[in-house]
Amino acid sequence: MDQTILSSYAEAKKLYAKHGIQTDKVLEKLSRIKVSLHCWQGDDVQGFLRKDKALSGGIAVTGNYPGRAETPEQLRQDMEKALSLIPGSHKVNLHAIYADTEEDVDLDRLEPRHFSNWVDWAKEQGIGLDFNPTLFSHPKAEDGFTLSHPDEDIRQFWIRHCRSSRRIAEYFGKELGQPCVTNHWIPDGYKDTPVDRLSPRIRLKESLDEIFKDEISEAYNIDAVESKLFGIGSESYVVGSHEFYLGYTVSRGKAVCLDAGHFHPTEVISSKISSVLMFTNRLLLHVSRPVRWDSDHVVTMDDELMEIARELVRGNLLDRTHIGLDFFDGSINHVAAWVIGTRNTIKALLRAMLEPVDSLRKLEEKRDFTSRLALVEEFKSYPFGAVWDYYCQIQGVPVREQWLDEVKKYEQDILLKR
Ligand SMILES: C[C@H](O)[C@H](O)[C@@H](O)C(=O)CO
Ligand SMILES: [Mn+2]
Repeated sequence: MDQTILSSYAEAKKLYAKHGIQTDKVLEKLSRIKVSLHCWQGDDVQGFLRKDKALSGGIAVTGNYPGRAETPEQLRQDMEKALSLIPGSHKVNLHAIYADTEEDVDLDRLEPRHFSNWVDWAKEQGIGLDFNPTLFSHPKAEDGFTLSHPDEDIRQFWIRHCRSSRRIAEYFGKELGQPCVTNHWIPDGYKDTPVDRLSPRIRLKESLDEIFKDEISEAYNIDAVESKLFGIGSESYVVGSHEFYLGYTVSRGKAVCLDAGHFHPTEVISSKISSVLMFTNRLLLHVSRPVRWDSDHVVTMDDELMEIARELVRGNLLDRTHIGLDFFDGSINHVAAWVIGTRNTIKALLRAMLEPVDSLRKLEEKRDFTSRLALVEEFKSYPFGAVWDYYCQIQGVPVREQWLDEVKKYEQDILLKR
């Protein structure tokens, strides 16, 4: 144990204790929070099935940083490296195109066995898996429509794919002893103003109802659906809008997925969390960072990340919220991107837990807005960094920027040799 870290922690502990915040208990609680690391940051959303197909669906990765994973083994190796630099025990989020198989299998024929290597690995790592059907980068998604397509054959293809995805998720849940969250993101939308907004939505609702008709226990699989305002090439209309999915999830008992980049530029998901969770049991977050648009930048310690964390902590909503990450930056080291985004997400939760929520709530109820503002602002410079360093130390991961040396070494030894 580093003595400087210990003594800084001891000082910080005293300061927080004056406000009734017990740092040891906070760290114990923090260690139980799982963040789901998205595999697609590791290879710029290429996947291993249909490597010939360019990324589609209105999302884009920019950058050509060397060393991205090309095989399932490499991707697992990179994720292991990232996980070894992040405190706590987390989950890995797979897309269907990351099937680990030599077979030439199309998406609608995927089965649990195509993911058995992932499950074996997850068992070795002691982590859970989440899942996503992939409704893009495929010839049957070429005109930008899938589950809401007017062509019945295309629609049925995607329905079969989503049904098989839920079976794969059930298998993950059973094998790993914790539920797999299956997120359905459907890119369907029009570049230009549609004549008929309603019909695709009716078809999407019918497709989803057909997909969810298979009963799967929530002990193994939890379904979520992700809304979006616009994408590249679907600027004027997206079938699965926020209103569409809010209505769908409330009426069907599913979870909404709120992606931080999927709303108007000044609209923030932090302000939606408390409303959504009043009418749904569970929530999935895609913690991301839009820069002017849904650009999927690596998550930084910005105001919105802090507000998301505060909402979850202050509302006691962590038990009902699944925290997933969703960014893909091809311009920096792929492993570092995971480490930066995940450490920031966990650190933001820690900062939120180190705020005097009860006192602040009382001040608000008493209408003492002056003290509320004063205390909130003063707490911004409380020594949360000393608590974070101590947490990293007791969790056995590098303290502060020491993790970067490990990533640089990994880059020299492994990534640049690919
Ligand atoms: C690859 C993911 O499924 C995708 O990022 C989706 O979650 C999304 O946010 C699309 O904009
Ligand atoms: Mn997303």
